[in-house]
Amino acid sequence: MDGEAKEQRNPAWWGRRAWSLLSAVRARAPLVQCITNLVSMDIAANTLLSAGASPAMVHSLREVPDFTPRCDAVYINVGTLSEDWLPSMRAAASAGRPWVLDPVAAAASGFRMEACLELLALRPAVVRGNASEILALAHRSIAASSNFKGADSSHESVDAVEAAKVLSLSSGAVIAVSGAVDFITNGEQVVGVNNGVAMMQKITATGCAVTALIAAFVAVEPSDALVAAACALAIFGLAGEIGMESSKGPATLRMHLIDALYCLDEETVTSRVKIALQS
Ligand SMILES: Nc1ncnc2c1ncn2[C@@H]1O[C@H](COP(=O)(O)OP(=O)(O)O)[C@@H](O)[C@H]1O
Ligand SMILES: Cc1ncsc1CCOP(=O)(O)O
Ligand SMILES: [Mg+2]
Repeated sequence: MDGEAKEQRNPAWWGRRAWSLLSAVRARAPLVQCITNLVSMDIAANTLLSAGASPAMVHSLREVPDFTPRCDAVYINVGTLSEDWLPSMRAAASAGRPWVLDPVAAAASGFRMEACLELLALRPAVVRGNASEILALAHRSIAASSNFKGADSSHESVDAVEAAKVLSLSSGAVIAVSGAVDFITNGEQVVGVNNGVAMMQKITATGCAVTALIAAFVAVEPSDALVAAACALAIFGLAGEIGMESSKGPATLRMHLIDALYCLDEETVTSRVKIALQS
């Protein structure tokens, strides 16, 4: 990116991009095939629907040749990985559609780490994980830290930014590290997203849901996965902020976040999305 283009990417530019991509999802209703974990299916499908996309949880290897080529994007999540599902994931990732990987608990086992690395070699457009997952993938290691928390992060997102840049350069994927600040990198630029509320960590599978949303945004902006991922994270975080205004805890936040996502309007998005180029 040259200096002039960088200059133009001010907060107002990002707000307009986020609104334009959400509007494109609403207008085009991209079909997103989801091969995702059993915990996340409901919230991921509802997140996609409330954003305007069409989710389809299609897992059978025998359906991939007919179904996947007709999808606008594919979302693959290893959260409840089993040997039965890995061939479907490989096939769907190889079907020529833009696709996004969520490496849930990448360090949980050698089997899971190997599966994540194998999938990474199939060129996802975006990998979105929490800081512990991105650090594990970048180091290709399941070495358990003393505070390993499985699907939850035991690191801050800022601690994984350098690892994310290295992983992006080695894999060719845009890497998104979620957390209090979401960081998205293509190995050179790093973009920070400051939307969201901490209570989102207390709802299971919010990470999975936002990765599904990233897939929908990649479907409408396949040529700029960095922008698509940053805007999806900001939109989801903003829905969390608005949802939190009427919530008492995780269960009501889950409901109000989905309602807020459905109701987002141009004024709210352009004035409240907080995305900035970090470097
Ligand atoms: N401390 C926080 N403050 C604001 N938003 C957060 C915070 N932690 C996580 N989020 C948001 O919650 C969503 C899920 O992120 P995260 O909890 O990191 O993923 P995972 O569920 O995969 O561990 C993301 O949209 C992220 O921006
Ligand atoms: C709890 C759990 N166990 C296996 S998958 C899963 C959901 C993880 O969701 P997220 O990565 O969004 O926290
Ligand atoms: Mg996760």
